Amino acid sequence: MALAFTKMHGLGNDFVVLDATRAPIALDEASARHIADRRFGIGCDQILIVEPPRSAEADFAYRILNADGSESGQCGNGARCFVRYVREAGLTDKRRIVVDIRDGQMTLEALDDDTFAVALGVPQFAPARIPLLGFEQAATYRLDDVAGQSVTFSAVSLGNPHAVIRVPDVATAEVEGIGPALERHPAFPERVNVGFCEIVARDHVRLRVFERGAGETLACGSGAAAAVVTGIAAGDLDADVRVDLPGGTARIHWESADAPAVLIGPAERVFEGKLVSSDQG
Ligand SMILES: N[C@@H](CCC[C@H](N)C(=O)O)C(=O)O
Repeated sequence: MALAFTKMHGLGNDFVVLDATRAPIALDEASARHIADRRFGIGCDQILIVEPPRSAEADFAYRILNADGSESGQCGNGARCFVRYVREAGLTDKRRIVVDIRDGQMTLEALDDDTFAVALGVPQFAPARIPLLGFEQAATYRLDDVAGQSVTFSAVSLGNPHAVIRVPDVATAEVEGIGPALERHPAFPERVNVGFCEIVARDHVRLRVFERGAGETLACGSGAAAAVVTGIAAGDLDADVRVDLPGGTARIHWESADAPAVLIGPAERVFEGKLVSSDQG
């Protein structure tokens, strides 16, 4: 049977959005990989599934599958696309919506200037939410066997796990070498998203992210929040920060340790279609 979809992106982090509000959509890992395949399928970094709410307080449930078919608990750029999608598909006219995510709830908002705000949740520093084997909670961690070198990083969960490495220049960061090696390092039993962050000023960073299950993407919203909250926690950044990613600019606001990190940025609908092929490539 043909599968109707909408293609969207947030700063070039691209998504196939599926509407499962009327009938459930069951995707196994192989089907998800087929949809995400840029040659044999539609092509995307993540698949976003819009589902009916699981709790009384929520408007919808939001599920995220990476291009490799694995499930994640968070996707910030996807959450902005989620708001645009449900409003433009006529599923709600609310500007502020609450969504059930895998491990909790999140509030999303359509702003007046056609951007979207996502309250990603209160950052949980490792190892509170990220199993980081062999370490106590600390500001930074060091592993000596990542692609043949020592790597120092901060770690935080925004509903999904992130390691953030400070670099002097994102343009020359070893994203393709260190990214996959740290993503799959045995210290991270659930794997990890790896950010490479250059601090430009107290209110401005540059960032590249090697995403768990997707590789380097043009932008990662939860990764932007991870880079900023670890920078604020280290005393190097202010509460409002501009984050320049390869696909464009997002903003992160984080006021205090018990407040959610808020991501603000655009979301675009690109095209709609029907996937007719069940060929798994
Ligand atoms: N692109 C995302 C994050 C998507 C999930 C991530 N790869 C993971 O496995 O946790 C974002 O914008 O936050």
